[in-house]
Amino acid sequence: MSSDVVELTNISKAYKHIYAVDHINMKIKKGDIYGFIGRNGAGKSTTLKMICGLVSPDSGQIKLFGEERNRMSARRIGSLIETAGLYPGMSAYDNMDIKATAMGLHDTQKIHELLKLVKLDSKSKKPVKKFSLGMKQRLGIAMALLGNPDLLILDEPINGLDPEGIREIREMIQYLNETKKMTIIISSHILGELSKIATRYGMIRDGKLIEEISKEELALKCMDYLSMKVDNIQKAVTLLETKLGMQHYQVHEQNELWIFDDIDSAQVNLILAQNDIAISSMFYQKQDLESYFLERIGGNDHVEYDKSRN
Ligand SMILES: Nc1ncnc2c1ncn2[C@@H]1O[C@H](COP(=O)(O)OP(=O)(O)OP(=O)(O)O)[C@@H](O)[C@H]1O
Repeated sequence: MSSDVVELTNISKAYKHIYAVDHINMKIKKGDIYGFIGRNGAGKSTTLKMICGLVSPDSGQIKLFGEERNRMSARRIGSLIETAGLYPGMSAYDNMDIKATAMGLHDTQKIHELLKLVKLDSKSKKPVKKFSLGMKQRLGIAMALLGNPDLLILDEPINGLDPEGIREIREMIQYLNETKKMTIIISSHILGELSKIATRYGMIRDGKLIEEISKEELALKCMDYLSMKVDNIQKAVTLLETKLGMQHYQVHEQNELWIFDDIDSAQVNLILAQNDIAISSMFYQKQDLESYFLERIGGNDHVEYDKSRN
């Protein structure tokens, strides 16, 4: 059976002949925390709404849990997209109770458990209109969790939150993923925060999915390394292994060697020259997460990246 929780094939949606989502193919695997990254207006919400069934695609195919999207598979999704649709005059518990009743659930214990999970007091009579933004977001997440979803979709859940509020949401996402084995899609333009929790990323720009990449692949791409081109790659590798203890490296086409070990380039130069190996180029390659993302999603307007949090 497929391990894909979501599979989008050639999905498109246009408004007034302009593509909000332009023929995208996307796969989200069981257990992923899928960081969906793009600038404002890139098409994140529209894509997520199509997965949830809130917007119908113009074309393409949506598979959920290995089968064509249907009422049963859609019920396995919990989502918080845009606002949570809260009743401002009512308490957290009453808001949960109304949604639970609408879903045909009659489990007061579950409501207490979920409110505890999101660190809200289920006995409090405080109306939601007096909640902070972080409290409202946490309540929205608790409501999304009411049906015990296998897939949780959160659209910009940390937008506008302070660092403490962001940390609480992050810890909750990690708990649900690790303990409850929930697959989670989280869209954001706050790159540094996403990079702390995402296990895979999808980058969207002008409605097109530019790239999907795993955390491990990204880490490799963003590693610093010494790149060089030599005329005898086999001999160079043997020498650098034996003389300088080189262990972490990759050999690429056209006699190109990438060294990830912390090795002094002057030493490399000396040893290769002493052994008659010609070096045609040598430089340090450095690409940080921020530039990697920004190169793909475009520009840096509306995209936050706080390096101190990395
Ligand atoms: N109901 C709609 N009617 C008309 N245009 C729409 C509608 N929904 C989205 N769009 C347009 O589609 C494009 C993608 O919007 P979408 O909300 O999916 O982007 P986004 O990446 O989620 O950005 P944001 O973070 O600003 O919500 C935008 O140009 C937007 O104006």
